Amino acid sequence: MTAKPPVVIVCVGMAGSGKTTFMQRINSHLHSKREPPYVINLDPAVRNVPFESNIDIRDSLNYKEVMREYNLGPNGGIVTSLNIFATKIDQIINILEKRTAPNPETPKAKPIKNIIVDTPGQIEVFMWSASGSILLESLASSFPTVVAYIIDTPRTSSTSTFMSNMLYACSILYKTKLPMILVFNKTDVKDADFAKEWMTDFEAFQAALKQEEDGGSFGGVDGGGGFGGGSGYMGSLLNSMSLMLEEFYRHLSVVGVSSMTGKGIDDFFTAVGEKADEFERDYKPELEKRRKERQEEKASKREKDLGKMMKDMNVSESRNASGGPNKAGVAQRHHVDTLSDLEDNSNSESEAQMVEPDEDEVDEDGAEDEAYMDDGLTKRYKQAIAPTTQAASSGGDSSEQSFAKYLRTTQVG
Ligand SMILES: Nc1nc2c(ncn2[C@@H]2O[C@H](COP(=O)(O)OP(=O)(O)OP(=O)(O)O)[C@@H](O)[C@H]2O)c(=O)[nH]1
Ligand SMILES: [Mg+2]
Repeated sequence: MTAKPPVVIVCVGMAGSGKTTFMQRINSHLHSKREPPYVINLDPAVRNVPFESNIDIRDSLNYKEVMREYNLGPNGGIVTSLNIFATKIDQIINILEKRTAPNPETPKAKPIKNIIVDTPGQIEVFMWSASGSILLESLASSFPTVVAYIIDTPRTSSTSTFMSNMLYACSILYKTKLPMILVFNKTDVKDADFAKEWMTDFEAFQAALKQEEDGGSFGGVDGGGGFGGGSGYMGSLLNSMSLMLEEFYRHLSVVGVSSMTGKGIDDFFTAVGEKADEFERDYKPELEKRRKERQEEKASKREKDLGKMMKDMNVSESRNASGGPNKAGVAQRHHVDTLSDLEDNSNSESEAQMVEPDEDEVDEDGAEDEAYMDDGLTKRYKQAIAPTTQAASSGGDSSEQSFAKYLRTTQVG
């Protein structure tokens, strides 16, 4: 039976919600079960991480140098570091596939079951940047991928900050289209039962809302920056949002954990197992379909570009192999200046077909017949403009270190 691919767990959440501490907790939990995960740190700005990373963006990019080099602020530095890092996503996926594939030399060795990923505190920088999407989509196209949305429970206990957090999580679910687990963290400080109740029982949410309004604490005393004074308008807005989110809640798993004490971590991994199955069942077919559509789109665009290029290159008829008019009675004429460089290094005798057009070859009405190509030329054009399927690997078995060195040398001077 082939080993199941490792599940990627991407930890996202507002600044200070406890992503890194949670990573440390799940890392030590998996080590204690003798199933060490593969660890990736994508936060270039973190000073030190309390776990050993297999791939750490800071090994390849010096965030402060990137800021200086491109004259950026802190967030700009993070986005640019992620963008540079994302340009090598092929190598990263290669390394992950190599490292997590079962090793035939050591059949007894337990295959890696989880890849855990820490992300920058500025969640919008990761979630809404091109590089964040590239990294997530590439991971999801190679492995079952689950988003762990970490919530600072003590700071989410007012109805308005709870609602802001839920709306943000909803937007991430919509954006990533990946299975999501809401991780109410820091339950050693504040239990998460209130949140689960608000998500499953609309009346309970309404009662909390009313209580806050009556108590004049509407908008949250937890410093969550609520909506200001109790107002009927805001109350009804929160009500309708809560109703609207009911459908969204149904797609989520919700766990309460303490990254400090380790309470709730088993529930988290149970949820990861459920979401990984859901990924294979519901998300993967959808991903494949979207990828196929994108490839078809790209292929048809390439065809169009090909046709346009031919026209732009003023392709004219060329002699067909026998020198006379081809079967369709139309002499084919392919003379394209810029193909010469392609021709220089190709030694096929079909080059002979690309010759200067003779006068008499122009068909009767002298009109430039619709240029079409023998398949030799078509193939060569296709090669010329086809995307490289694989970014140049950094040579040989690029381990994490040589990958980091390679990235350093090829990116920021
Ligand atoms: N009591 C308690 N504190 C926690 C818990 N998890 C994290 N913290 C504290 O919350 C603060 C932020 O934790 P981090 O893990 O750095 O949070 P983060 O989301 O990685 O922060 P950024 O990367 O800066 O966004 C730290 O002081 C942690 O000690 C928890 O489960 N319980
Ligand atoms: Mg962190």
